[in-house]
Amino acid sequence: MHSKSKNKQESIEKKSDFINKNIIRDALKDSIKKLRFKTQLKNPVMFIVYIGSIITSVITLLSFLNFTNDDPIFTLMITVFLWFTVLFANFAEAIAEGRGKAQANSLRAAKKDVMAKRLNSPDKYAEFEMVASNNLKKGDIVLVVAEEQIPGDGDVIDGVASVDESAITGESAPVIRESGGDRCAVTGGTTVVSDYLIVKITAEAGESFLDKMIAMVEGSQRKKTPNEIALQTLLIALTSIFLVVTVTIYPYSLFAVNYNGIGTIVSVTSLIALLVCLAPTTIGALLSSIGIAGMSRLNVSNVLATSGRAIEAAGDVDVLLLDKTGTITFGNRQASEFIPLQGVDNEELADSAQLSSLADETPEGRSIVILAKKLYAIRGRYLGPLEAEFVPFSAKTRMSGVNTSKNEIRKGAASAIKEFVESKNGIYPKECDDIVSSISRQGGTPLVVCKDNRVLGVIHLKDILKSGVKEKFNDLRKMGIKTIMITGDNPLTAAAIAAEAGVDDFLAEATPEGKLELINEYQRKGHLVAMTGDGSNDAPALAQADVAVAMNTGTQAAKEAGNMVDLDSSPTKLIEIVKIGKQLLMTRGALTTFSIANDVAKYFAIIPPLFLGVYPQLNKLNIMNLSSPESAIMSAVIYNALIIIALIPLALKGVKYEELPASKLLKRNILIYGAGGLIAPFIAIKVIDILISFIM
Ligand SMILES: Nc1ncnc2c1ncn2[C@@H]1O[C@H](COP(=O)(O)OP(=O)(O)OP(=O)(O)O)[C@@H](O)[C@H]1O
Ligand SMILES: [K+]
Ligand SMILES: [Mg+2]
Repeated sequence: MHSKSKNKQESIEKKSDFINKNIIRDALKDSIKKLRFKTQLKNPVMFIVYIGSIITSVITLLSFLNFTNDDPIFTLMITVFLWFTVLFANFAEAIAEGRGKAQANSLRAAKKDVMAKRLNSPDKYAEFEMVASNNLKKGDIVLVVAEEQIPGDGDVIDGVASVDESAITGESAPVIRESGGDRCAVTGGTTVVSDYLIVKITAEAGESFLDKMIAMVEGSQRKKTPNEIALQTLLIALTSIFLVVTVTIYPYSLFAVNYNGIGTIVSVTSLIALLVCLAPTTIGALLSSIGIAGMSRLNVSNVLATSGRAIEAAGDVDVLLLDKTGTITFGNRQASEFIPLQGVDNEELADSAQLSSLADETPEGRSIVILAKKLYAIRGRYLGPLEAEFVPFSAKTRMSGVNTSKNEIRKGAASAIKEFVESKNGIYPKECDDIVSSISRQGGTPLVVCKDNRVLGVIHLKDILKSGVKEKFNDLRKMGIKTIMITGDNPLTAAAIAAEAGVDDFLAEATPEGKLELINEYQRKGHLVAMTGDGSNDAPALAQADVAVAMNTGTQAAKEAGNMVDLDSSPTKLIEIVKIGKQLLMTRGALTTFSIANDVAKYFAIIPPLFLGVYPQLNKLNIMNLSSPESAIMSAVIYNALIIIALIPLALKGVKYEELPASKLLKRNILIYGAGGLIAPFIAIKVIDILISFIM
């Protein structure tokens, strides 16, 4: 236990130690690569700066060759800092991506090609051929024995084994993988530690979970979220207004100078400088890195998100639906006891329970076969297809069983068996209800067994709650999030587990459709709903939830339906996800406020020197009293570039998060970053101006 938690700690430390020399070096290289026209076009605000830099570069060249009247040194300085502005924005994005790339590299190391044992027929384990893992096709069946790496993603169709998934989860304690239930999914790149597994491959090479993980952490599949697009549209609108304003200044100053017969025409370089300073370049430069960094922080918490939109939605979630079995509990419900009704022989119950479970491939079913064997030495028999017809378990019928030539045997949820018995004119005894209630009140799952229309008794299935959930659900409550447990189990069991786990509410006897309907209902009432689940019966609900966290221990169906996978399979991981979501939204808001508030100072710094040549009386506005018009414009441009670099750490780490109501947080952030955005540039531009006049 001790070494396990230590190991985990180490892996987290390794992951969060993200800004190392290599990442910075790669980011510097990438900043140059990102100068490509096509890349720049993706960020319209920065694209304006890019075009401006190209124009002033040409003017600089012409001024040095004496083709224009521009001051070559001034033009050169502006040009250099405009290019720095573009490069700094590139760097911000590159360094945010760098963390993901580093994580992706360590994942790639886990993705070795191995030789797989492909079976010719699913039940002849001795006959196989060796095939390279990247030549495996969907539907291939492979045998994986102890100490071998699982060659691809798949579902276990036979066997039980412990699997080391540390390559993916960073968690060194092995997990159980077995056929049938909600824990049948295995991931390529993980290693079987003991026993063997027969795995049916479900993903072709190149489309595996590990491949998807790599693509995700690398950010190569990152799409802009609707929120980002909305903000970017606003930034483009602002930039367009400033563009129109600056463009009209030129003919205006031309006219004024001609009319008055004195003064100097505003230079194109100065106008470009003005435009760049007024455009929201700070947030424009940092917008994508804020999003990428949010995604990375999520990865550090061992959560993989397929959608940036889901992370943002997490910031506003107010209802969390949790599946019980496999999410709040560990989900390996094991038969612990057979309780016969009065007048029923112990062995008859155990025998029927076992018969009904022979073909039941769920962990519950297998545990029943084993318990019967253990208690009464009833050997598992082989029933051929002619003698018996198996009725597999489904979450909808809540029953499973077998029809033999003599009897119809069923086991399942009490309500389902009651219906079954009564449909055959049998009587469902009160005594059975009492046993069912007593098991349920202990948080166990009762399975009632019947032979035709006669109830024989009850099987007690036991499950264990994951540790530490109660305190964590308390934290969720403090964050204003309502927790609701949903389960296919009966109301009494549900109530017992709900009380033990400390959720706010629960829904019992939920079918897959029932889970989906509950989410729909909350969404219709205007709530933003998160769902955490692991089973195939959770998939429809996961597909509908705004934030859908699938347990890594869960089925392929659940993982595909969700928009996040929690590698730690923790029911309370949503706490961290919500924090990261809120922080992402706050950081974006704070930096937008800061960026726009900055304009006031830049206005005072640039407008007076710009028009001094035309209207000397404008000098009254020169409250900053900068040393010369050129120095004023230069200082503003330099500040505008440097502020991007200065804010990169904030964009990556996110603004400080505290558990305050959203409106309070918003107010506080607007105050801090709005006021900061007003004052900071006045001071910084003045200091830069003093330095420039000192040097020149
Ligand atoms: N193998 C089985 N054979 C017969 N009945 C079963 C079997 N497994 C479960 N049941 C019954 O069916 C009910 C519904 O099962 P289902 O898997 O849909 O939900 P669950 O696992 O109990 O809860 P959750 O939705 O929280 O995972 C169970 O509560 C149990 O009564
Ligand atoms: K700007
Ligand atoms: Mg479940």
